[in-house]
Amino acid sequence: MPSADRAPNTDYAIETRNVTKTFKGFTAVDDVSLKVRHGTIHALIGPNGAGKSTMFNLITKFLEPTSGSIHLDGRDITRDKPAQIARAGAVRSFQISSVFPNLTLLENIRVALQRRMGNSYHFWESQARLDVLNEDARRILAEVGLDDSESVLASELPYGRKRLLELATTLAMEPRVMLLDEPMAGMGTGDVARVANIIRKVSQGRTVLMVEHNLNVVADLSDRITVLQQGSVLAEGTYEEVSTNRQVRSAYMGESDD
Ligand SMILES: Nc1ncnc2c1ncn2[C@@H]1O[C@H](COP(=O)(O)OP(=O)(O)OP(=O)(O)O)[C@@H](O)[C@H]1O
Repeated sequence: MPSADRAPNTDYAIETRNVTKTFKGFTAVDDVSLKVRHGTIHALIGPNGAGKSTMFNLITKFLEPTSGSIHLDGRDITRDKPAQIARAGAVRSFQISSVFPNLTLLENIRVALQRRMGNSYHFWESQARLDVLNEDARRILAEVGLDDSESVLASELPYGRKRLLELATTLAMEPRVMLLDEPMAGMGTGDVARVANIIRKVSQGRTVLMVEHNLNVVADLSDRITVLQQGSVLAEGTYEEVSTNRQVRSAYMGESDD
């Protein structure tokens, strides 16, 4: 029997309990207990080297913790593989590109939809079945505002729209939990605003955990923010709370206590 404090806690879509990750004796993540509530947008921020990427890779199962445990909807996923948590509804997007440059946008989404169904492409699929995919694919392209370009090759998209296509392939997996790795990396101001609006829209009814350097985006989108510093949690709260926290200001924003 699990003890009461180890019992599944289904208030949280994602929960890490005392997670530590060391690399050859160097502690990149140190005893982090992170709780991401269902239906919220939660951001992980912190200065360079704070352990954000390591934490994100632990949660998305690209790394295994040295100690501690990781839970998805209260279920222990510490030893799961990335594909297992994706099937359980937690899908990672961005930075690891899931876009095929030589396919059209519609074809890219169709591939993602077939992946969700556990199929690879079969040329003998009935036309009716593929038409169903087209309908779903068009709906998903419309969600991210790419429905005007369904016949365009992915390689021909400008950068910001390519990121939207990545988001669309993630949506095709019908995620309950979206794990976004620096969604605004490398984007100009116009694209940032557009992608932020779309993330807000598609987050409805879902949980989002994102690592993001752009603090305006973090302020704009996040319900809750965890600030990491040197592998540990320095502060947690709303943007208002963490941005006025003296320790955060001195550690993260490079300001003195004065
Ligand atoms: N595979 C690894 N082997 C050794 N050290 C690592 C490894 N991965 C990360 N680290 C170290 O762990 C620390 C945390 O790195 P991490 O990339 O998680 O930080 P971060 O907050 O994402 O930083 P940034 O904002 O610069 O991306 C750093 O000091 C980094 O050098």
